[in-house]
Amino acid sequence: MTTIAVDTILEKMRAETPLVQCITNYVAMNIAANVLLAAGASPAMIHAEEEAGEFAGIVSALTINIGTLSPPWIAGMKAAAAGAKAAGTPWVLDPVAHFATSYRARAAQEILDLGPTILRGNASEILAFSGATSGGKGVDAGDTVEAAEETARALARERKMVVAVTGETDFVTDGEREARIGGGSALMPQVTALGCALTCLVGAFAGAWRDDAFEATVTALALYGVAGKRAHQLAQGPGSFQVAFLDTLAAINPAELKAKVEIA
Ligand SMILES: Nc1ncnc2c1ncn2[C@@H]1O[C@H](COP(=O)(O)OP(=O)(O)OP(=O)(O)O)[C@@H](O)[C@H]1O
Ligand SMILES: Cc1ncsc1CCO
Ligand SMILES: [Mg+2]
Repeated sequence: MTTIAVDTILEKMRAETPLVQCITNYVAMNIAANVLLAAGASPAMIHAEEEAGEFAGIVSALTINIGTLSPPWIAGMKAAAAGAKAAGTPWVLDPVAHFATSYRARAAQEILDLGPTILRGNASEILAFSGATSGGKGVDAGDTVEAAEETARALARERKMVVAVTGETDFVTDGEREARIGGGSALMPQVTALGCALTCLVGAFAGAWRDDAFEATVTALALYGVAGKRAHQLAQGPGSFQVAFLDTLAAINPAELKAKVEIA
């Protein structure tokens, strides 16, 4: 494992306050915007086909999440991905439950074929790209991160992108480098859309740390891991966890992130 300067990368992200275009689902919109604001980025939820491509030309990063799909959303996603590509802007794909229906699978495949910089999903979502039957139950993971590692490596190599598999211990690879990030809380999968919000946060770091999407992704996961662990100590259950998590994301400074990060 190479040493990653997570403190410097967090500092750069906060100094830039990157504008992130988040095309995310109805469930995630509010929590994702709040996660970005708390962490130090600037969210904009802009998805209509008529403007998504143009807007993608002026943002620091774009994130696309297929959680609550319908045809107009897919058109907006494709327009935005094309806009990001034309502008050389990094973009992240979150293929929520893409294995669940053929409509969703086709949409995820078509957007994946547009060449995201980073793919971020839970273990079942990443594993399902291998063609293996995943244990996912709708949007919730039913597989271990470990089970999806080989698929993540293969995808990263074939498509020259960074792949992040999240869960109890996250796994990130660009096909050559690999990192495992601990921390977090068992309460996190009990709060809806924290993974979707993480996808937007990965975008924020990728937008601010342009030269190395692998390092940017690891830093986003590191911040989530440290904040989740600290928020767990303050929470009484999923409801108070969400509040504590936002407060903690805002409170963590670069030195604390560096001191507490669990990277292997
Ligand atoms: N069992 C766990 N223990 C500790 N941390 C966890 C656990 N599960 C998830 N996390 C944390 O939550 C983050 C989001 O991961 P997760 O895989 O749950 O996303 P997701 O399934 O896409 O979520 P959603 O679909 O609800 O948005 C992880 O990066 C990790 O920090
Ligand atoms: C619950 C839910 N349903 C579609 S997207 C979403 C948010 C978590 O992925
Ligand atoms: Mg998800």
